[in-house]
Amino acid sequence: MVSELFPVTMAGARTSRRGTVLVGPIDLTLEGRGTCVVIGPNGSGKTSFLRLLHGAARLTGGSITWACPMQEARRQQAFVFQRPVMLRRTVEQNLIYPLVIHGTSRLDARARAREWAEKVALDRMLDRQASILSGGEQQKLALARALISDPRLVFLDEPCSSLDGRATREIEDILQSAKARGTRLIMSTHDMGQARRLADQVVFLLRGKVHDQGDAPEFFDGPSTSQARAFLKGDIVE
Ligand SMILES: Nc1ncnc2c1ncn2[C@@H]1O[C@H](COP(=O)(O)OP(=O)(O)OP(=O)(O)O)[C@@H](O)[C@H]1O
Repeated sequence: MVSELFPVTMAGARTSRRGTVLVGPIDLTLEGRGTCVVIGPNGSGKTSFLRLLHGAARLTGGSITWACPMQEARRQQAFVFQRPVMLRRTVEQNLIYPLVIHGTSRLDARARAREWAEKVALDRMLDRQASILSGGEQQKLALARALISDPRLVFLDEPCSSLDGRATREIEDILQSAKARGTRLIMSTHDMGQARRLADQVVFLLRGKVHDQGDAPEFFDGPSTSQARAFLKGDIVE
């Protein structure tokens, strides 16, 4: 039986490095449904926010409280980086790896790898070295590798930042299917078109703090702060 992760509450949460606060203090509660898109100017703290919530950046103040114990919460999460990190192995071995280390038999893992390769249209590349895939194919593989263990929550840090329109659409389709299956997604993007297409909730960061937030339709129709309005218009916000 899998424990419920959400809601998660950040209370005065922050992460610092050598005395400089990278993000925080943050007070925010996130419920367990849909896609939460984190936006904000360069350097506003989007990556640090995702890493802090995931537990990859050290909590140096405040608290982050999941509905279940922290260790259990971590087990139900995956993180997809801006630039996919591939094992120096084949596509199939990259997919099998997360399953086998969590105790799935090799036979079952191979069957699931085939199933997921098909879902992300990499089924004809199972024997290829992951390192020679194109950027879009690598990102699809990274997504499949994150989703194959059926995590309750996936963090994505600018997953389409270096991809063209077609690859971006393929990634977005995979994300929409994951959401439809009940996976909670928390992702950063600098692409406001993508934010509008995918977001159910929006968190707008400015100088390491949550400056504005809300449900996507209301946020995009009329954000409550002048900086968020300016940012959505494409003005320079610092
Ligand atoms: N390891 C680090 N050491 C010191 N400072 C860091 C470190 N990582 C991030 N920072 C600083 O923390 C701030 C937030 O960075 P972060 O990468 O989280 O922002 P971002 O919104 O994701 O930026 P971008 O849109 O440019 O990717 C920036 O000022 C950055 O220079």
